[in-house]
Amino acid sequence: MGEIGAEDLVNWEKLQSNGDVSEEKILVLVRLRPLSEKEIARNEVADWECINSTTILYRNSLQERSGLPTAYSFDRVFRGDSQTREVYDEGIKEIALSVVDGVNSTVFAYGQTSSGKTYTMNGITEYTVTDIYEYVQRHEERAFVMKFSAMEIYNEVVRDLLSTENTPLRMLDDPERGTIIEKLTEETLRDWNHLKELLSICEAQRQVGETSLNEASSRSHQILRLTIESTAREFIGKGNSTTLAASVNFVDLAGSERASQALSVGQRLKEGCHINRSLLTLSTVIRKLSKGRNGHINYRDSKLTRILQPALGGNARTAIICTLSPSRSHVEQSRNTLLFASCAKKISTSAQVNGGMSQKALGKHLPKKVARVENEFKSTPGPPVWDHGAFFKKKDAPIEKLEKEISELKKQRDLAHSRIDDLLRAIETDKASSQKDDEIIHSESSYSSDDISDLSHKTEDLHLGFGQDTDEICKEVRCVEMDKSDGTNESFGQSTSESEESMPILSESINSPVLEQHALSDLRTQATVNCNYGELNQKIQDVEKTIDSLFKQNPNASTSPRAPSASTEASGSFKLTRSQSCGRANVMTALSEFEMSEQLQSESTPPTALEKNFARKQWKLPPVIYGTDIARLARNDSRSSDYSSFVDEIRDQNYSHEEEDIPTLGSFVTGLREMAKIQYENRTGHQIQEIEKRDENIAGDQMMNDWPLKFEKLQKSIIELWQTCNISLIHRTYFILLIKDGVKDSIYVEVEHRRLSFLKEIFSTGTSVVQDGRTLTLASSKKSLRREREMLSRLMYKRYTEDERNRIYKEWGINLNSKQRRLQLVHLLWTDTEKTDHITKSAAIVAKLIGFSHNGRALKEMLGLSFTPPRVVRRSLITWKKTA
Ligand SMILES: Nc1ncnc2c1ncn2[C@@H]1O[C@H](COP(=O)(O)OP(=O)(O)OP(=O)(O)O)[C@@H](O)[C@H]1O
Repeated sequence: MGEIGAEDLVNWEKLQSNGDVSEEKILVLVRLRPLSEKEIARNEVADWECINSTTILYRNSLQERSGLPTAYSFDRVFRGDSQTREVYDEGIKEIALSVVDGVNSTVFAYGQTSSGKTYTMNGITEYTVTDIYEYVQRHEERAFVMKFSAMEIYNEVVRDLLSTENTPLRMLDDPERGTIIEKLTEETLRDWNHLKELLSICEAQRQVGETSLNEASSRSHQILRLTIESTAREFIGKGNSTTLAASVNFVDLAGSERASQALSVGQRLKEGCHINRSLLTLSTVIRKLSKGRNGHINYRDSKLTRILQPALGGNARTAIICTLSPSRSHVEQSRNTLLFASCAKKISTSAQVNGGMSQKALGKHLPKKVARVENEFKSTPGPPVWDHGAFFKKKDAPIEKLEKEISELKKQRDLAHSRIDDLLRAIETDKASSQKDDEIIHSESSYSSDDISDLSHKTEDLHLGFGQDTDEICKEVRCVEMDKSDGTNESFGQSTSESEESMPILSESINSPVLEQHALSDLRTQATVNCNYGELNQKIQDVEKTIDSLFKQNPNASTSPRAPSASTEASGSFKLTRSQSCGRANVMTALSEFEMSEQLQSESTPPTALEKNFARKQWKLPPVIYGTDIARLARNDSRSSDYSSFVDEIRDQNYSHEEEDIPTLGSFVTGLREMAKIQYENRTGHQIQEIEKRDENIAGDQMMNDWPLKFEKLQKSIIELWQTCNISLIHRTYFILLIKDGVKDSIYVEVEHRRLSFLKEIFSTGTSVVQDGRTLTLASSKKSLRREREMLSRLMYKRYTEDERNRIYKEWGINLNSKQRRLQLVHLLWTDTEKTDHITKSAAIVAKLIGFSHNGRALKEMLGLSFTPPRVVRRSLITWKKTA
């Protein structure tokens, strides 16, 4: 037992040379064990060799051809014949004994089963405790209290190793102390012998199983914790005493080998899965931390990492001893251990003194701190008078920012929840209706094959997202493999581009101030890519914790939730960015927000706060009509051969759409379906119920009675809005000719109505809206419509004979001798929104001009214009009714 000099102990001042916290890398040691008797008996060969104090080499000649590295370097490597004392003295001691100076420390042993973890940790624990006792004896000027606790994580259940009760312990989050184990026994130590007694209790209690590799294999993760508090005796009872308090953890991990290699069956295999869950998470955490502390670290994914969070990149000094078997037969596991060690080597922790300071340290530290504060005051411009308002405003800023983050994250979580509900409900409805379909002669097929596959993809994504966890926990813990399985517990949103697309971006974010946009956009991206409930909740909790700590720093700050600041309300132009995957969800969510009233009589609803804000914001709309040509549609849409041939048919018609720049039917259909789909996807559970209720009613008399009136009202309104918003005549024509069946197409009718109401509002406030990359204003929409009319007028010669033209001119009251008769005609089309006859004739002329000949329902079905979930419907006779 060596004498401890002051120089041996880690002095906290050394850690604090640059302030209150010191960053240092995790200490990583590798220890080879000698070949065991059994291995020797099996004529196993030792392939690993420590060629110096820091490098270990793989000596197998076959290896040279494999291309894998043969040499690995660490802080220190120990040969098979080295003693545990050496391992302790040459690295571990300094870290472990930091605890007496109020600095947390943790020592891990990591390695495959039978590599020597327990053998090493037993020795390390004993040497540390002995040294601590010696230190205590030699420092009578301080009063020490030592407490000991011990726990085991077995099959992801935490057990108290000092208690004979086998009840699982709960883990709680304490804002000050982090994760704590509820009801964990903490014994105050009387002396060294008392500790020895407790250690032997732990050893007896620890789950020990038998695998083919190690007859006394530790099947659990064991954490022994020694907490030391010390106070200078001269200050005790004088009110100005400072107490140092810190813990040292000795962590003996379960074997990191794959369950199959240990020939585990039954209970052992189950253990393997759970052991690997903790180890897998530990590996993921280590790997992520090794790349820097950016982004989310999934500490909460396992009990082990949750408990050891401070030791992994937090407030602790940490050492990891990686133990290796030298045997050739274990080379794969040994390599994995070394890869884990390599990752760990890159991690830094930020240790700091807990509780108080030693007198010596206090003497050094105070003048520095005073000087720093003085400098801060000197460098702060402004009046010498203390500005409380400014001070608290400055203090409040980060709190407000974090609160916004919380609210943003909560919304994302709720939205994700609602989306899952929506999808599941849609699938249920789909299933139920499919069963009924066979019995109903004229029932309508509702989902296009596209929609069904879309939904089932999403369902798979969901299952993948949530089921992944179960699969992942059984994977072998391998640092290298982590790169592939990085998606552990990641959201279904990440699984496919499909689901990325479907992840709605929060429209609420439009209320956020411009200054917050960068942060919010990061959050938004994170949420889209990484979002799952666990992570969102974790993030929320993390941010809440940070707020708590900020409040602690600033006790005067109000703890009540803050109302949005005036600046938030008055935020200037907010441009929703449109990524390839999220753009339309972005827009449609905004539309959903706009339609605060689900009822169709939205025009009579008082404007919402959001609506009132239109004037200050710039909006985007999805590509409703423009931009997609038939060829592109055919390329992108693999729905059915019927559909493709139909597209070809349209394309092959005599009329050249490209030539006249006519928005194609394909683009119309795509836009409409896209909007309807998003609209449906964005409905909340309540809204779905409404639809379902309505769907049920469709089959009954009530619906037959109610819907025509509603439909008529909507129809009238849409026609007026088309005119008000200068909507393309071609769009109006396609819509009115295709969307005839009011019941079946209700969603399209509703979507169109809302879109137009939205546009009207936008235009009336002089605001612009971005649609398909183009900025739309009232003026630009007028201009587009004028151009379209000119284009249509040119087509009059092509589509009609002279006789036909003259007949039309007469019918529309145009003097046959007047100039620009064609232009006169097209300027009359679709203008009288009150007269159905006018509308019908206008649609007929435009259809002829653009070469659109339709055959009603068959055409719609070919186009897949059936969006709403399968329903039992009677064939409806409702069509666009006369409004005059
Ligand atoms: N450095 C060493 N020198 C001599 N013997 C060793 C050494 N390391 C381990 N051993 C022996 O190897 C055997 C396995 O060691 P140990 O139980 O510590 O492995 P382990 O890694 O803790 O295994 P498990 O994960 O299964 O608990 C024990 O009999 C132990 O005495």
